[in-house]
Amino acid sequence: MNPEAASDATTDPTTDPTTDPTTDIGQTTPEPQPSGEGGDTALPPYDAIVLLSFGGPESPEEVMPFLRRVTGGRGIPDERLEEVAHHYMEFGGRSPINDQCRALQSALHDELRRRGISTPVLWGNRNSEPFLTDVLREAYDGGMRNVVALTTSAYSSYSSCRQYRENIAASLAELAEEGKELHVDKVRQYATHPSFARTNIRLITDAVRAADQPDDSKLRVVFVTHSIPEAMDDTSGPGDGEGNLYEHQHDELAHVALDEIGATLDRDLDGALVYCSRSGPPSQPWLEPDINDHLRSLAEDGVTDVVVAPIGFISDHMEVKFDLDTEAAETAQEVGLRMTRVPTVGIDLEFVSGLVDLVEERAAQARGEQVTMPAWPGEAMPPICRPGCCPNLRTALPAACGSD
Ligand SMILES: CC1=C(CCC(=O)O)c2cc3nc(cc4[nH]c(cc5[nH]c(cc1n2)c(C)c5CCC(=O)O)c(CCC(=O)O)c4C)C(CCC(=O)O)=C3C
Ligand SMILES: [Fe+2]
Repeated sequence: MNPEAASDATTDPTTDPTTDPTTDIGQTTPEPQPSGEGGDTALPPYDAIVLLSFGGPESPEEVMPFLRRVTGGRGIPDERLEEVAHHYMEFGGRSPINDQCRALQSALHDELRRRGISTPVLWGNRNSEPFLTDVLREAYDGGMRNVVALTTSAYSSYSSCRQYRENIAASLAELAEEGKELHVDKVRQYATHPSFARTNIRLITDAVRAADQPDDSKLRVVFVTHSIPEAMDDTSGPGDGEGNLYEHQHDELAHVALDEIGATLDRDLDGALVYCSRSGPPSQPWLEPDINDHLRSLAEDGVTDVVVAPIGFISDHMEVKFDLDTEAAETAQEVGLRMTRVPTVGIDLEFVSGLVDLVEERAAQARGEQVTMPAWPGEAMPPICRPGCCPNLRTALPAACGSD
């Protein structure tokens, strides 16, 4: 059987009873498995899992080369680059993102071993060492031929999905020129996987409780994510839909989060989805409102407490440390708002366990097995991206892990 054709045969998530979202909220500790430590089961057909991330500088000398690599040919104004370089310099030239990837790599390793699976977890980046190409070359030299990639971006858009698929295709092409042929599959985008929603909702619920503002009209939940150009959002999604999937996935998560938190705490909470980290020329429209503008208008409306939930990010990297914990926190203080920042899902056990479920799901699909794809809120994203989804609006480049 052709495993690629079979792996598209998945259960319709809209009619599948296993997508029922209403159970298990707050369950954080996975059931202990009899297999315990060690692990002697493989994860066929895969020889390795590669955690694929954005990358970041680890010293002041690495900051400018990193930024040039990120923005190469993308029309980001020099002033914006200088400004972002300053953000990194304020943190000693070291982004926290690589350490967070090391921690996630290790947490994934632990969860796999707990399930008795011995498959190694590698880690490679798009914009800094360890570069994906080098990691895949090392994997090949170590005898590995079939790898599954798991990215650190949950949502659907060019920047958070297809661009990684282009990176994989470029690495595979480079290695093929060296005579090293590998196959790479990718775990589906997981913004709509229940473990991602449930972990976020539990963390936000805890933060609302801790904010200790019993007056519903004085507290707001501020959901925040990375802004992207409107044109990128307009074209985000599988290509057969209406676009705007990036914004829509965030909106849906924000809505179910408000409902669930309200039900858990018996409150009637209000909130909004806002954006941070805009770049690009001012003439180009990006998703709005900016979090800082939003905080100012909340203060004018008599709100006293904000719970800032960074649902767009999976770890406390620079966008969170600078744009939220530094800049937005300053704005909040300036306008007299008490601000609580919710932790990102990071290496929370429930989240990590969900990622390993997704890796196991992808392996089963690659073996041609029928699997259900749990999804909440919304629909499961396809494990093999469809032609033209989340397009590159600049240059058409080859992308791996798709049917195009
Ligand atoms: C959707 C999205 C995510 C996904 C959310 C996620 O995966 O978490 C993400 C993640 C990240 N973005 C990051 C850093 C940067 N992003 C930039 C620029 C841009 N991001 C964009 C979008 C996204 N970016 C876009 C449309 C641009 C414009 C230029 C372009 O089209 O490429 C620039 C250039 C300077 C600037 O203009 O800011 C930098 C330095 C880091 C590393 C942080 C660290 O070092 O800790 C991470 C994880
Ligand atoms: Fe970014």
